[in-house]
Amino acid sequence: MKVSDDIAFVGVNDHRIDLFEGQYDVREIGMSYNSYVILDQKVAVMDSVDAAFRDEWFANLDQVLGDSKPDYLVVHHMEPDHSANIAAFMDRYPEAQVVSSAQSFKMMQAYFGVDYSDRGVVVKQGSTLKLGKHTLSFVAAPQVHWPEVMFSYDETDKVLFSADAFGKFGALDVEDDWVTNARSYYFGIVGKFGKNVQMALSKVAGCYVKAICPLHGPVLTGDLSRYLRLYDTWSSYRPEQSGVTLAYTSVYGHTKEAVRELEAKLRDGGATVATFDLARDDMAQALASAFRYDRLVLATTTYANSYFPFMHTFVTDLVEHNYQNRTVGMVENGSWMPVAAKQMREALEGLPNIAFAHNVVTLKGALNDDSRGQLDALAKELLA
Ligand SMILES: Cc1cc2nc3c(=O)[nH]c(=O)nc-3n(C[C@H](O)[C@H](O)[C@H](O)COP(=O)(O)O)c2cc1C
Repeated sequence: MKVSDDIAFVGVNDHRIDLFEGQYDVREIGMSYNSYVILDQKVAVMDSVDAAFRDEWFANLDQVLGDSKPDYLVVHHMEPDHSANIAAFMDRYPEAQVVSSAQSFKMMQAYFGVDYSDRGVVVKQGSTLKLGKHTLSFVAAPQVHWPEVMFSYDETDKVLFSADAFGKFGALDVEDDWVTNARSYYFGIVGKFGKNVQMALSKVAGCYVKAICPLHGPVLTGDLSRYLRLYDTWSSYRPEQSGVTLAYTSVYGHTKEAVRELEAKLRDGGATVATFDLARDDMAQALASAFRYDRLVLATTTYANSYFPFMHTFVTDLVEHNYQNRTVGMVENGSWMPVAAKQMREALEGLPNIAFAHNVVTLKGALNDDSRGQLDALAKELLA
């Protein structure tokens, strides 16, 4: 696949993977590990791929390189799903140099036992690399999402190589809607570092970009404003749209019944509602939904004087990802001493600009008139 006359895609699709980064379930949709070649007087290969795909990547390279030999391997990001074949590449092309940030070379030493100091070109914010017709300008993007990350911008073809930014879950041969898997990818993997994403975006704001080449997911072309606007919204922790995420756990169905009734009230009131059973649904999609909408309801059972484990995981994810600028409602259940709402609120209290709904719903086992009245009050408050 060509990105431009001189830039070709040489990446691979992975349909063997079950959990990306050890936790994100991609069994249905797989992943892509992207790599690109810039063919110019000097040939630059942009990143390698996951260890399992060395031979396929080399075959793709051979197809594009023909008789030419690469002069550079540009490494934007050292995470093993991209860096695992650096050593194999450097063995295969003994004339090639590796171009990356100083911190990357330290990581190469840690991963491969070699720091390529004799074959390395260290780049930092503002460095350039002339290839002939093409000149790459390097942009430091620390913590997007590792400390060593660089973007690079090809001024000739107006292409931004954006490391993991603008990436998504899902192999390239899977039909899916970009934003759903890009949103859960962003909030799962990059979401904690919104400030760093904002800084990196500001550094490239002045560049005229015709294509974004991320390390996962499709090359983005055409009207890029939608993608840039989403990244600006996501990385500034603003809600993307009006709506309510209902995230719940329920062992015997009573809390679930309350959630269903609340869901119906909210929908009848005209709200967009997304509901997740945290024990069975994709936690990454639930987290992404919590960031997508401006309101969130946490509904769970008290459990051994604390609250249900899957909700603990979800609340921890919210805290870890700097959840903020939202309204949070709570529904708790406890057959003898409900404490879930109190403890969830304590866990979220320190987050910036979280408005807790006044109306907390407390069930003591099954729904009754009293708790139904509380549900009504919470629904009205969230719809106001
Ligand atoms: C393993 C287990 C531990 C529980 N621990 C508590 C508890 O410590 N305090 C309490 O008031 N209720 C406790 N409960 C009751 C639940 O909070 C809840 O009332 C009950 O599971 C009904 O809600 P559900 O149908 O949505 O699961 C526990 C329930 C289970 C299954």
